[in-house]
Amino acid sequence: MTEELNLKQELEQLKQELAEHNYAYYVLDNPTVSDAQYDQLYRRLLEIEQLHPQWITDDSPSQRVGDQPLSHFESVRHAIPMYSLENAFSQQDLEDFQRRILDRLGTSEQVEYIAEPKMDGLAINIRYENGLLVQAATRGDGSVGEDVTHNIRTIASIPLKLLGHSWPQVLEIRGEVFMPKNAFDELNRRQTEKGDKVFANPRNAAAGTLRQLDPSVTASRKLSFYLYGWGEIVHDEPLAETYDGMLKHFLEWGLPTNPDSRCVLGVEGMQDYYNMLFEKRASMPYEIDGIVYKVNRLDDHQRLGFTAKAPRWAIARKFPAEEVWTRLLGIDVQVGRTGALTPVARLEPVAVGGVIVSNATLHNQDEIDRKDVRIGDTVIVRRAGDVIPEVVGPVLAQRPEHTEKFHMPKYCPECDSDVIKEDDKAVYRCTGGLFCPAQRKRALQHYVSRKAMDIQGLGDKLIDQLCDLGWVKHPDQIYLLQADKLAELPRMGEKSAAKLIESIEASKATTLARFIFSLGIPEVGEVTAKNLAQYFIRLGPLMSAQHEDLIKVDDVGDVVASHIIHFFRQPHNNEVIGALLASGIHWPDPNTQPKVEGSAFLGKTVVITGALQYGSRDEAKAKLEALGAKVSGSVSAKTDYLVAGEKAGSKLTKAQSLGVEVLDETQFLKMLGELENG
Ligand SMILES: NC(=O)c1ccc[n+]([C@@H]2O[C@H](COP(=O)([O-])OP(=O)(O)OC[C@H]3O[C@@H](n4cnc5c(N)ncnc54)[C@H](O)[C@@H]3O)[C@@H](O)[C@H]2O)c1
Ligand SMILES: [Zn+2]
Repeated sequence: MTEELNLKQELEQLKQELAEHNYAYYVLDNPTVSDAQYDQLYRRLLEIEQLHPQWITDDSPSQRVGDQPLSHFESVRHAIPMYSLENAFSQQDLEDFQRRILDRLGTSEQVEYIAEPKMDGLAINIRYENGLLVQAATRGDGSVGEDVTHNIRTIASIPLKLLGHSWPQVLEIRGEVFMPKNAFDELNRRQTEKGDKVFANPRNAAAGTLRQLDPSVTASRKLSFYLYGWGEIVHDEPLAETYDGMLKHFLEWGLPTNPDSRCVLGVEGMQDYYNMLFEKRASMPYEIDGIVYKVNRLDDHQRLGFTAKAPRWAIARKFPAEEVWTRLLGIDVQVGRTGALTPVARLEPVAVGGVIVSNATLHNQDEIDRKDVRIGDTVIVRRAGDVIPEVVGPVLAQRPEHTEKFHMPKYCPECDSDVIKEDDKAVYRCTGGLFCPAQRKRALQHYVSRKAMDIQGLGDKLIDQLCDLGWVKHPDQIYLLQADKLAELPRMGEKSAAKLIESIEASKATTLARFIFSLGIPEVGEVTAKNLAQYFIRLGPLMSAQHEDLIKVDDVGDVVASHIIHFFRQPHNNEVIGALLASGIHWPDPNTQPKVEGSAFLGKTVVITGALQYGSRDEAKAKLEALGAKVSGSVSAKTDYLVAGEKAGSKLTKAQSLGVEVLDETQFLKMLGELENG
């Protein structure tokens, strides 16, 4: 007995709760729970009412459609009530539906259905008298809706006058007004631009648009319409015997019917259509939340009739929700390979679009500010098709007290270095490039690359291995590697280990420009590194340079200067640099290089062409530049020397015709002082 009492209490509670949700959803266009939550409560209500039919009252949500419109529009009493639909969530629900139909019709023959996409918008009744559109009204509570004729007239696909001839004297058609996906994106883009509130989904946008007092606003927002039924029809004789046949008439009169409407046979046919449309869902130009199946024969409609709320000859098979609500438990900050910080929403796990989602990217601080999502909020999460899950926005009605706006951390969550915001972009970045674990692999790949420290034999795969083993965390640890340990690695013999150690050793002799470049300071490329080396001559002054010094350097603007300053301000970066120098990395010291003064190349313009035997052209170029030469790519009258390797072509011919002095490689090496004269 107490169990029954509890059940009765639960039912009363559900009725109350659902009534409140209906009001918020239908009247205010501002739901307080998600559809999935609503559907769950509603199913529980039906369950209890089925157990105790004597408890069903007229005011139960199971006996009513929508809600009383509260509005600035005139009320319209529908000539024939507008119903809702029964829902099916599984194949089993459809089998039950078919069984009930067969029982009622007293037959065991296959039933033919019309299957149609269930568009996600609002139901509208449009009345034509003698072929002219005279009135359009929303569904409202099913009996009384609101007059939205002025807005419906702005929808281009709805004829104001029917085409063809022999239309009924009175013809009411029913269908869905919806906002296509591209119109929705466009609308939200404009709303964002104007700083206005964005709409959570196309259904809300369609509802808000149709309830505009100013039809020019409605017209600017590109609503669409497909019909799926009819209301009052005054005509001498029946128009058709089937739903299908009715649609054909409507089409002839210029009314928009859904091109995806199909005839299917039995539960199997329903399932095939489901599979087909489910595949197609993401690529369709408008949102659908399921499929509606309707018995095709109209005399069967007569025999099956209606419940208090819905026809017995139709059912809506729902798709898994693409939009659900859940709690935002936290915002984690991830550091990417380039040091960029990305905020990621940590969510109470929730099923959306058929998968469980517990994380979703929030992109960046600007995005979080724009949406104003806060930790503790209930948020709307969307996952449409194969698109990655997205946090659409908060449900303000459910915001707890004392929430705070989110701010990016000041220090990197991985390495504690300073985080800077790049002025011109929405990007926040960790400045600990040499030390930060998140940036480790990329920093090492860059460090060893050909134009940086040029350590041959240390490829990406090997770097991955060394990092994963924890042998190398930052570049200075490359110089601690030992041949015998390396030799134990898979695909690495004693020989190649020894060779690797050799090239690591060899790379220690470098130039200041290469070293600066190898540090991987954001925005400091090869050319900027060279300019910095030429300007500062030594590393020390560069490391302590102020903004006003840095921007004197060619190619260095405010942004680059600020990256350089932040980089050298990080104690961790400096520790790594100290260790690198201690390991023996060196470059020619300008003070102990009298050669530069006396060099034949000082101040000369040199062009290099052809294949060199000893070292690459890049190396020759570096040597020349270290001696104060300018290395150019093309020969002109201003060229002082052409260094011609083997197979030199047009540049050699041109130099000869201009009388430019040509050096072969041996002569070149002698002038560099690398070969004994004579
Ligand atoms: N979140 C909330 O608080 C809240 C409150 C109330 C309702 N709801 C949602 O709304 C649903 C119930 O709303 P409803 O009564 O409008 O029913 P419904 O949306 O489940 O189905 C009926 C409606 O489907 C539409 N429809 C689209 N394509 C159709 C087609 N081809 N043929 C026939 N109809 C078609 C029509 O507008 C029709 O009125 C619930 O299941 C729930 O998801 C949510
Ligand atoms: Zn970091």
